Amino acid sequence: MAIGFIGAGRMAQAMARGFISTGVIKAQNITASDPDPRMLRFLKNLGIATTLENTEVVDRSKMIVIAVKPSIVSKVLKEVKDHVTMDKIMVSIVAGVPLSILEENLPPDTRVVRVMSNIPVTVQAAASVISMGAGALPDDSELVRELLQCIGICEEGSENLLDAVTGLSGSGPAYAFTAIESLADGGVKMGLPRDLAIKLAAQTLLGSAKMVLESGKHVGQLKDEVCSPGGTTIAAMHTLERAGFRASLINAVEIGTLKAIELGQQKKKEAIEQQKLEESLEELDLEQD
Ligand SMILES: NC(=O)C1=CN([C@@H]2O[C@H](COP(=O)(O)OP(=O)(O)OC[C@H]3O[C@@H](n4cnc5c(N)ncnc54)[C@H](O)[C@@H]3O)[C@@H](O)[C@H]2O)C=CC1
Ligand SMILES: O=C(O)[C@@H]1CCC=N1
Repeated sequence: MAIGFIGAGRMAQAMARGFISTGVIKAQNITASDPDPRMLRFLKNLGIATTLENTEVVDRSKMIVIAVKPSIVSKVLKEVKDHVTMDKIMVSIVAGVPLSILEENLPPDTRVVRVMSNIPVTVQAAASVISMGAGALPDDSELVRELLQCIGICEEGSENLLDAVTGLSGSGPAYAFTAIESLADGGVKMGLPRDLAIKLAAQTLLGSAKMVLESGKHVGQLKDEVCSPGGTTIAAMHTLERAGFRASLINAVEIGTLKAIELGQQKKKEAIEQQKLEESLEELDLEQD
């Protein structure tokens, strides 16, 4: 299947590389566009067709991934709208931008899928959740899920979950990287060489995450099994609890979610203002006629 990326930044590069390295899509079946030729260079080196024209991506692809920043998504969709036909699936990975806004900027009944994924697509370990637009066909859900499952896990859910997904797993890698860096800092403070400390911290998060996903045990039980009575871990856990470790993470997910909601509301406000502007221009035209 021919896939296209509009916007060739970090997420598009990571997804394209994931599709190619898992063999699910061949490089010659991928096209990517970006106004910045430097962003296209990486994809070109993978054997992907690149262009400065977003419309060319739509023309050449059956599934088009919109991978631009939220601020320009409406402008980009308007630009390609006339090239979007019923045989194409438009997949947005843009944070915060609701299906309603994506659909308003595309022809009626366009097959639209909204996705929230995360940067571990780079290593085929993404956490993605998809939500189907009104015009999407039942097979589209299966197709997009199958594709995303090649580069990590993928669940389907209703759209009202996606902002919380953004606050948790979309932004979550940044929290995890900071946790790894901080654990390593602790190791360095206590005398470990930096490279060993980073390796141990990263492997500790990886191994713990694997146990949560594979053991079937409750996370609280897994934590309890590390805490020996009167031991080192429970002493360290007490310090974390006193410092508000859990509350900090809960707050981070809450704030990330609220920011995604704010982005969506901003987009809806902009769409209403744009519609009002177009209506007043039409009235003005009629008066002049
Ligand atoms: N970075 C992340 O961890 C995640 C990002 N996302 C979402 O993915 C989307 C892309 O994010 P990143 O890849 O991080 O951003 P990025 O800034 O790395 O990539 C965006 C690309 O769009 C290009 N661009 C700008 N104007 C354009 C236009 N008119 N037409 C086509 N391309 C244009 C830019 O040159 C840039 O290469 C965003 O909407 C973000 O919310 C979602 C989940 C995780
Ligand atoms: O920070 C952001 O807005 C994007 C969405 C999720 C991760 N990065």
